[in-house]
Amino acid sequence: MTSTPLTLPTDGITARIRGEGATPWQAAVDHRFVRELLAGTVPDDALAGYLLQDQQFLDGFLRLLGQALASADAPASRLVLARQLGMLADDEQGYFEDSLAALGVPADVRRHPPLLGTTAAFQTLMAEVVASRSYPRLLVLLVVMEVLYLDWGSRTDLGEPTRPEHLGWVELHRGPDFTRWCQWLVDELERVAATCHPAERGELVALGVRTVELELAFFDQAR
Ligand SMILES: Cc1ncc(C[n+]2csc(CCO)c2C)c(N)n1
Repeated sequence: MTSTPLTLPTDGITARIRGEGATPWQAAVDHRFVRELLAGTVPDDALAGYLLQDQQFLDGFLRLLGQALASADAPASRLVLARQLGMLADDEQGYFEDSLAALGVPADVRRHPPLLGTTAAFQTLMAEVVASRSYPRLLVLLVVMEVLYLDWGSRTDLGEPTRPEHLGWVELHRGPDFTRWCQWLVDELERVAATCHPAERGELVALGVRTVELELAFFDQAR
């Protein structure tokens, strides 16, 4: 069920994070929210609530990507991160605006959504890692946040939704472009982590597992 469309070195740091975080990772990829989203049966209020939180998550995520761009150790890496920032500002933002309107979320709620506990916890974690300016730490968060989404988005055993609010969210998390981006993130993390001291690598793994646990809590918060 959690077979990933990516190539992961078996002894690498990504495999360690997925291994030590296997229980919450599997629970997230097989979450009721994911199953209902792919089957097209997720209730409108659950999807709307999730999207209102994710929009606030995404603002922190943008800062994370921006800091990764600033902290990257190579100009070629900065270009890849810059392209992904542009994609996020276009496709992702368009999906949110269209879907929240289609789900009937009033404009004032869209402008001033409630901030729930796990969303706030995610924002705190992302802000901490941004403040560290550590490229390996920034990459750990990005890898978990993106690859975990690629893993559920690539599931083909749960059906295919038809409503644009459902299908749009699935399509943002699968396919060749998103897979290439995730593979680049993994390769980049593996490259950078290989130069870290073993004790630092252990801290990176722990940070990754904490991020996986928050991803699961984020789905629990929605459904
Ligand atoms: C809680 C939460 N975790 C991860 C993602 C995944 N994600 C964040 S930004 C983005 C666009 C591509 O970079 C994707 C796929 C999410 N949306 N919400």
